[in-house]
Amino acid sequence: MSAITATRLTKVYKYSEQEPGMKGALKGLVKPVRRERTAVDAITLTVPKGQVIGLLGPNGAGKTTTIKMLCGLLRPTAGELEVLGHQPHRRSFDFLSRISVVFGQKSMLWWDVSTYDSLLIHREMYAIPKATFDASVAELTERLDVAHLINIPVRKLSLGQRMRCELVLALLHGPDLLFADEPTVGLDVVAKLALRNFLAELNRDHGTTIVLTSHDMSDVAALCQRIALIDHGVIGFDGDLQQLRQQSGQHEDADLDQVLAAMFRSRS
Ligand SMILES: Nc1ncnc2c1ncn2[C@@H]1O[C@H](COP(=O)(O)OP(=O)(O)OP(=O)(O)O)[C@@H](O)[C@H]1O
Repeated sequence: MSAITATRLTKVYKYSEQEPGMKGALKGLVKPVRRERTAVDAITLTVPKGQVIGLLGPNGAGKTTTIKMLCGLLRPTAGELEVLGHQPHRRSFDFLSRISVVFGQKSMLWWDVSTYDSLLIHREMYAIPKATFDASVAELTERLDVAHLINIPVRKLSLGQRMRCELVLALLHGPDLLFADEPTVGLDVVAKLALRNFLAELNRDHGTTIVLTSHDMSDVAALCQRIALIDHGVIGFDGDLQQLRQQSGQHEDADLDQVLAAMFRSRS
């Protein structure tokens, strides 16, 4: 059974370009120069339930745009998309209650209140019964070792502490599918390992499907059963780590960053 089926999925951004300075700003208001950019160009991808797939690519490749379409934040310009049996952009309650997203570069927690207060808001939004809520908070805070942090205002937490609290929030409603967009960015090695182990356990114990983007190849090697390489909005490789090594043409003991860089170079 597939968690995600995308066929010729495409996103074209329309935007206005502006010349520099005040004159350019005024000109842009009166006579905007319209541009289009194809960020995702007819990608076809099927992800079975329970898989951890790494979506990798250089900066600007189209990873975040793809994730935003898969989770319903952006409407595709063209193509077919089904995620857990739903069209994501419709954002039905059933769909939203079965997925979750965690962004390493963006907080989903309310900044000025405690994590617990954000969890209470989340509980209302997802209509989680009190007993289920209490049990989930207890389990997640223990597994992520944040029980002592959830009553502190979020702005006072370190990045590593906040990311673990972000995961408690993201997983509170027990999603079947988690999108993790660079979840370990900026974390020290200890925090990175803890988060990585947690995601591996989540997949193993709950069968949660995970779509991961990361520039950190050690995250990908530790977690992903499958890797899809995206560049200029197109999937140029889809396979496992061993196949990636083979295709890169790199020496057997080349490190993973070298392998990935060779793949990117061969496609640019
Ligand atoms: N709102 C937007 N309007 C116009 N162009 C956009 C918009 N958002 C992204 N883009 C462009 O679409 C392309 C893909 O961007 P995207 O953020 O999906 O890349 P990415 O692979 O996630 O990059 P990174 O690894 O740097 O985060 C880039 O060329 C980017 O400049």
